[in-house]
Amino acid sequence: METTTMIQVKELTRTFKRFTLGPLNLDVERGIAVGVIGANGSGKTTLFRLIMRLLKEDTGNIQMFGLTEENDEWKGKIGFAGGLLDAYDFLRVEELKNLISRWYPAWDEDQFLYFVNRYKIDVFERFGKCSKGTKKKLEFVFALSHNPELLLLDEPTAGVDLVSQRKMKEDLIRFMEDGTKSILLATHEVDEINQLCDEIVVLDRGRVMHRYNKDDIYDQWARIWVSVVNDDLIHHPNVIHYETAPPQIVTNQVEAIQEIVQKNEMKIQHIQRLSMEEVLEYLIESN
Ligand SMILES: Nc1ncnc2c1ncn2[C@@H]1O[C@H](COP(=O)(O)OP(=O)(O)OP(=O)(O)O)[C@@H](O)[C@H]1O
Repeated sequence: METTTMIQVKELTRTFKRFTLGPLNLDVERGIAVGVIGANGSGKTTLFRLIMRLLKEDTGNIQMFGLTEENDEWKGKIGFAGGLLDAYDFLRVEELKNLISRWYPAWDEDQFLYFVNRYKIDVFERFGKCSKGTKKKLEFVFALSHNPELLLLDEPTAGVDLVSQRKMKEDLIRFMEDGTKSILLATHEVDEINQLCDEIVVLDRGRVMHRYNKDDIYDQWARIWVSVVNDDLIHHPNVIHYETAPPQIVTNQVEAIQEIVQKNEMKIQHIQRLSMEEVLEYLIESN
């Protein structure tokens, strides 16, 4: 039977002179799209490079598709877009395609041609001469053109024009459609979280601080105006933020707050669900 865990990261650490990633644990299950968010420098790219074995960990381990460490079949099952092609600046896009397609037994030439047409990419241009956005689109196209089971995308739409961004999101939704594939996506884009991700992992200073199901965020995160903000609310673990004038709190667990309010014989004046943008700001800022 096919394994249900695509990526299993255990107690991973990697230290640079001025930054330590981990110890970090992270699972990505089959059929799930996981968004990784975090402030600049929180370790997203470092994590992706460790998963791709472009960097060596100091401690811990990473298991891909349930395979043993010696078995490198996982490489063919992953589509990676993370700024790796710059070493090939001297090649024309078509030459680069010829090279990359040889790495992947499941390369799909028709798919590639469909994508270069869809994203209006000139295959005779030298990779080094392509614009920043075109390079991003090309990495994305290469990643998708060999029928991967898992996409590892590091800010795939950064610098990409709006029309192409929309198309990339459509292509990713289509990629996830049959329920057997997964995505790990580092992003600063709220729309990508909203439209693509099932779960959100928040990185801060190299560690996973939170992991949320997106639907739980929609259900449970709210701003609540109350009759008074007392100590029970101020110190409550589910209160993320409070203000006293007018009295209001932001929570990640509406029911817990309703209980406290009832117990203290206070009143809820109004409840307003937060937008995903507000939630992500709180998640990144609160660390
Ligand atoms: N090869 C390296 N040598 C030394 N420090 C490094 C190296 N690679 C990354 N770092 C440091 O690791 C930290 C995390 O960087 P990383 O690029 O992983 O963050 P990020 O979350 O992807 O940031 P951004 O959102 O800006 O892309 C930074 O402080 C960076 O300077």
